[in-house]
Amino acid sequence: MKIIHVSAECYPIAKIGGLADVVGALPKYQQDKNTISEVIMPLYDNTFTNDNSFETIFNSQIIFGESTVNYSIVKLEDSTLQFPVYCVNIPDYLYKTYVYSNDDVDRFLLFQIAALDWILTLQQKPNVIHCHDHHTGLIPFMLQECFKYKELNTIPVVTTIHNAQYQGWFGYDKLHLIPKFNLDNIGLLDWDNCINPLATAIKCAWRVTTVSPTYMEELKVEANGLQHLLNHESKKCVGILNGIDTTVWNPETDNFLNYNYNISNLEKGKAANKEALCKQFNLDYDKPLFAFIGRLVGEKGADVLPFALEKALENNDCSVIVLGSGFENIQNHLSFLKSKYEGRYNVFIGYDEALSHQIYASADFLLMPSRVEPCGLNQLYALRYGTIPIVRNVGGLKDTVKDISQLNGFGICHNHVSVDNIYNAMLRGINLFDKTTTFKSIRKLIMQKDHSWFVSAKAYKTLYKSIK
Ligand SMILES: Nc1ncnc2c1ncn2[C@@H]1O[C@H](COP(=O)(O)OP(=O)(O)O[C@H]2O[C@H](CO)[C@@H](O)[C@H](O)[C@H]2O)[C@@H](O)[C@H]1O
Repeated sequence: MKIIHVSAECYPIAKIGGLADVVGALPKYQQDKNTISEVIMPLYDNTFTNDNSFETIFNSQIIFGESTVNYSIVKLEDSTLQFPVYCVNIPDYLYKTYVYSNDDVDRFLLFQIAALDWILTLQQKPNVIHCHDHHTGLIPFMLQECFKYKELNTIPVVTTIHNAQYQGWFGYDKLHLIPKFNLDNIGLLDWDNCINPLATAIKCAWRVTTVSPTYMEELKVEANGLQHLLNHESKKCVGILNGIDTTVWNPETDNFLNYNYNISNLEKGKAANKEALCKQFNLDYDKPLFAFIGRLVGEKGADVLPFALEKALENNDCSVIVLGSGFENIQNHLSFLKSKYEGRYNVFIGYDEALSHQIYASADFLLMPSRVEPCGLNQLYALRYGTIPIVRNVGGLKDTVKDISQLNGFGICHNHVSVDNIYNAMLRGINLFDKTTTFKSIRKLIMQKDHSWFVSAKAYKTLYKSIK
């Protein structure tokens, strides 16, 4: 079986968030003697691209409205990723900005057309095309409806929704950019009087998946306007929980860490990492260390976070470290707290892969007060690094974290994204930190949780086979 994943991000080539982690890992775990799993993604101008070699394997052009756009398909020469990666190089569109920008409609339309034009020329066609998020949402439609892809319309196409908040909406003024199709079927593109790539994918994909079972159920109630559509298409929808790449995320071998550790020297390892991080960020090592890593947006509860942190720092002995970027007002609020709680609080505004690993290894607790969380990978990385997750009961967080009040519980769960709820959850954390024996035994327990990709990769394979 040959699978081609089509995605805007793939770790380590280009990563903005969790989408990259998934597309950078799932194909690796899908490979076996009967399966080849590949990725096609855009080529962006970034450090990875500049530091690596790519072989040009295909050149062509796309008639795009009034313009003719040249592009090439290049193949990553380095094989350490353990799966083939092809990139669409469109210098004037995709390459010029790193991942997302304000002309994404044109950029990702061209990406999708180029990917399909190239697939059309392949001798060994894929048995499944697996699309990720709205940037690739028109592929299921184009395969089914566009005249030039008729030869591909028997290839099953799966769409995975990593985040239904973003749908890629655009107006009918760009309709002419989509390759020719029977206009009687224009309704497949439409949702609420505009072209909605995510809605189109839900209508046209052979199967639709989300990244956790609970998120799939939540989407049927609230999906930023697509809930009725998801209910209507529910027979082809399924939630498959994400895994994590346990070779990249392994405290025993992680090159980003100051001190590598495993279950047998967990306390020593966490202490050494915490000490180094606290020194670097001027934090009190002796206090329980709470961390937040992620996009500073409402979806992640980041608007409420500074207020809850302030309450916790004001009333309790604790240390806090935040890593993220997003809305300016949230960034400013988080930065403002620095001078107020110097020596116990710090924030790094920006994106830093190495620092994220160091924080997972150093923190005692990881905060995820998300309003929406399709799966969430941070809590899974936290578990693997012996850091206790404090999460809101939502989406994939609900599927992966069990509260300490329950039998074999190992995390702290709260129900609302409110200052008091987050604050109370942090108090429970401080209380747990003081019960040293229980705290240590939970750390040991969580490090042994298996969230590797094996189970989920198998679930995707079963899904592909069911639609062949
Ligand atoms: N400032 C920063 N510096 C360094 N690293 C940072 C960072 N901000 C975030 N990260 C990293 O980005 C990733 C975030 O992954 P998540 O899955 O938690 O969220 P995201 O919303 O991006 O993904 C969406 O897709 C994924 C994948 O399906 C779903 O799990 C999730 O629920 C959904 O919202 C993690 O690897 C995290 O460490």
